[in-house]
Amino acid sequence: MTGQTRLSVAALNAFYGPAQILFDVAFELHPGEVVALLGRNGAGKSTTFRALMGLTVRREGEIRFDGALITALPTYAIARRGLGYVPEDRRIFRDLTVEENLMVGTQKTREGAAAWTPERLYTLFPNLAEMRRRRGGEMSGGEQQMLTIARTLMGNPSVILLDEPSEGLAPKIIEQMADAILAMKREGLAILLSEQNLHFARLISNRAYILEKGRIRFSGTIADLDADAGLRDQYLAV
Ligand SMILES: Nc1ncnc2c1ncn2[C@@H]1O[C@H](COP(=O)(O)OP(=O)(O)OP(=O)(O)O)[C@@H](O)[C@H]1O
Repeated sequence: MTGQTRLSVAALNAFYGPAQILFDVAFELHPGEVVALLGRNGAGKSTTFRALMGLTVRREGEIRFDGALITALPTYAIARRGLGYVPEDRRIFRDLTVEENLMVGTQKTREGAAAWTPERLYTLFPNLAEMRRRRGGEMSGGEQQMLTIARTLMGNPSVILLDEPSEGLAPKIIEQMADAILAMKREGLAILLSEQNLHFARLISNRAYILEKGRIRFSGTIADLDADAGLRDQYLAV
């Protein structure tokens, strides 16, 4: 465990082949904090997450997790240190039940991080409890999204990256998602989530960064953003 900063990123550049996608990206995430990474389609949010996890994209810069430099580590080693990642596409096992999907995510417990079991997760995601014997392929998109997050928690991360968790969800499921994220926060997890607009982020986030064309354009509180219509119009989807 840690000082005050769980994740700190400085001078992060990322490239697909010759194309540079991220330019000097910098941000911080503290224990028990929900931070939104906002930006329009194509701004570089998913690329930021992939760069943090060491996936697909070539990156340079400084990524520190609990103070240790992880920029050169392979993805599995980064995940094992407690950085959980939920990509945009829901990667559940369609032929396995909810409970079996959760068991697949099991990792050993980690000092200083919550140790999750299916039973504890069901208190966070009551709708999953009701369908624990249902196969993944027979769930709605929103339910699959919840299951993907729950399965990532089975790895006992201390930080979780959520790529557009509210995308395509019905309003009722969005509320459940917000409740689940707030419950994760109460457990002490630090959460970085990407979003295209403020509606969902506002429900749960302490702070936000805005990314545009691969650069951070704003850093501040949700209240700061609410007070600045010009900034929202310039950089966010309505
Ligand atoms: N595999 C790839 N190869 C080349 N360019 C890519 C690749 N993936 C993404 N890009 C480009 O990188 C830029 C950032 O994309 P990214 O997916 O990170 O944006 P985003 O903010 O997450 O938006 P979205 O909401 O669409 O996922 C875009 O210009 C995109 O076209």
